Amino acid sequence: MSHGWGYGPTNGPDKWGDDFPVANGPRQSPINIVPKEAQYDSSLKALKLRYDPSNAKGILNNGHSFQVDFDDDTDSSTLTGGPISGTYRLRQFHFHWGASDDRGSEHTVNGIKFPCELHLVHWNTKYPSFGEAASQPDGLAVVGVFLKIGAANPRIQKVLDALDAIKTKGKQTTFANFDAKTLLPPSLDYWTYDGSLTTPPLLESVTWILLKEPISVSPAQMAMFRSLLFTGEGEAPCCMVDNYRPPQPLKGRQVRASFK
Ligand SMILES: NS(=O)(=O)c1ccc(C(=O)N2CCc3cc(O)c(O)cc3[C@@H]2c2ccccc2)cc1
Ligand SMILES: [Zn+2]
Repeated sequence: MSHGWGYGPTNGPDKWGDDFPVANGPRQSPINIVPKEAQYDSSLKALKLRYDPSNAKGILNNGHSFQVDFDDDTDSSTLTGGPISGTYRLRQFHFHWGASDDRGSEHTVNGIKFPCELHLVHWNTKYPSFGEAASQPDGLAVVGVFLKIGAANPRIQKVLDALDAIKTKGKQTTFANFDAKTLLPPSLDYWTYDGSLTTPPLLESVTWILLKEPISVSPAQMAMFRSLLFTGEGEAPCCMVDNYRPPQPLKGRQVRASFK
C-alpha cells in the first residue's frame, strides 16, 4: 500500500482526505482527551493483557514509523476485558514522536502533547484475519501509552538498540523474545472511545484504549527515535520525526473512563 502519503507539507495529514475521504468521517482519530468531560463507566472491565514474549518476530522500518511484529497465528498474545468483548490478538506495536520534546503524541490530554505515543495494535478474532478485521467497526483495539520526559526507560532500550539495523525505509531485522507487557505502566486505568486508524487508510475500526499513566523516556532515548529515516537507502535522507496526526473533531462521541 504505497499511496505516497506521509507527514510532509505536500503529503501530510491535511492532504490525506484527497485519497482517503474517510479522513473527514464521524469517528476519526486521534482526539484531545478532556478528563473532566470523560464519563466514569463502572461497567468497564479491567484490561487483561496476556503477551507471550516468544511471539515477537521482527522489527521493521515501514517508512512511516517502525513496528515490532508478533506471530498472531494463535491466541497466545491477547487483549481481553476492558471495553471490548471477545478476544483480540496482538499484531504489532509502533510509536509516533516529534522533532522535539514539546510534541509527538497523537492523542493529547487537555491539549497537552507528549513527546511520544506507543500503540499496541490488536485485532478481533471473530474475524479470519487482521486485514478483514481492519475493515470492521469492532475489528481493532489499540492500547495507547503516553511517554513523558524523565529517567531513561530500560524497558524500551532493547527496542531502541535495534534501530541502528533498520535506519532506512523497508529495512527489517529479527526481534525475538520481547515481552511487550514490560512497556506498560503500573496502572492500567484507561480512557476509551470509538475511533479509527490514525494513518491512511484511516479505517473507522478501532476501539481506542488510552492508559492514563504515562511511562518515562529520557531525552537521549528520544534522540534515538529521531535517528531513523522516512527515506530508503540511497534516497536523499529525511529524518523520521513528527510522524503524528493531530487531534480530530470529536463529532459527538463519548469518551469513557475506567476510573473515577
Ligand atoms: N496508528 S494506529 O492507528 O495505531 C495504526 C494501526 C495499524 C496500522 C496498520 O497496520 N496499517 C495502516 C498503514 C499501513 C501501511 C502500509 O504500508 C502497510 O503495508 C500496511 C498498513 C496497515 C494497514 C493497511 C491496510 C489496512 C489495514 C491496515 C497503522 C496505524
Ligand atoms: Zn499508531
